[in-house]
Amino acid sequence: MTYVNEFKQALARSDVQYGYWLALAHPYAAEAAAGAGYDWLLVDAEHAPNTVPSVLAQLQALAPYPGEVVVRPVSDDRALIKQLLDIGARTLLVPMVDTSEQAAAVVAATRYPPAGVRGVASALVRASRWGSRPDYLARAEEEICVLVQVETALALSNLDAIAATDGVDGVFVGPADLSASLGWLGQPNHPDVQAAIRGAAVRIRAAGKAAGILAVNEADARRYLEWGYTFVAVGADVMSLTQGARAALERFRGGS
Ligand SMILES: O=C(O)C(=O)C[C@H](O)[C@@H](O)CO
Repeated sequence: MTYVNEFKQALARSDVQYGYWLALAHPYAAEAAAGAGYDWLLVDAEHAPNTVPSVLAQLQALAPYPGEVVVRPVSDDRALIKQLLDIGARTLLVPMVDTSEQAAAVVAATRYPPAGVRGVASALVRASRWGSRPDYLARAEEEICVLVQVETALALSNLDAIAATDGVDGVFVGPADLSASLGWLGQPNHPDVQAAIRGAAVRIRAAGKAAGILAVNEADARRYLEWGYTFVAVGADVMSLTQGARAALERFRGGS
């Protein structure tokens, strides 16, 4: 098994990486989605009912499949980041990062001393395959990919410093939360929000980092790709399920 984080390398090359959001919080559903061939699969432990054990089960279910597993913790909590890295998550998308100081603390939580504050227990953890990878401690920083979410007005004002933070590999813009923070709750396509999203891509790319986003429909996804976003989630399991279920019934019952 290769331990090279090809997704992290692709982001550094500005290669477009198509993602899929996993919010059903179950390994069976995650594995069913994995066969589609996405470049990355987001295990959402912020807005989906995931726990460390359920994230582990999805990491194990997804391990045989191509595509990087990106885990989104509920917060930037340093102890939670330690647990997620120890169970084998190696690409994290950390929500609600508002300042460069917060971004630097997130990076530090992913790094062993002296560069960071991650606790060491490589003999006990899945990440090192319980010590069978003697190189894990030395290679962890290279293999781990740190993505942070900018999704408030404050974060937008600090975006250049956040993107410039050493160890941040990419910046993800959260349209739903950003629109709420900008005063347009539930209106991510409002012109003010769209202008902020467009400008954010320019600033993130100017810092030499990858820009990411979640698009809930094809038109949004194609527009964001044109604007320079390169890691773009173009679907979500919960949306595929609910929309597909409604569409199947309407084909027989009609648009009731
Ligand atoms: O703020 C956002 O948008 C995101 O961070 C993505 C959302 O969490 C996702 O659940 C879609 O609304």
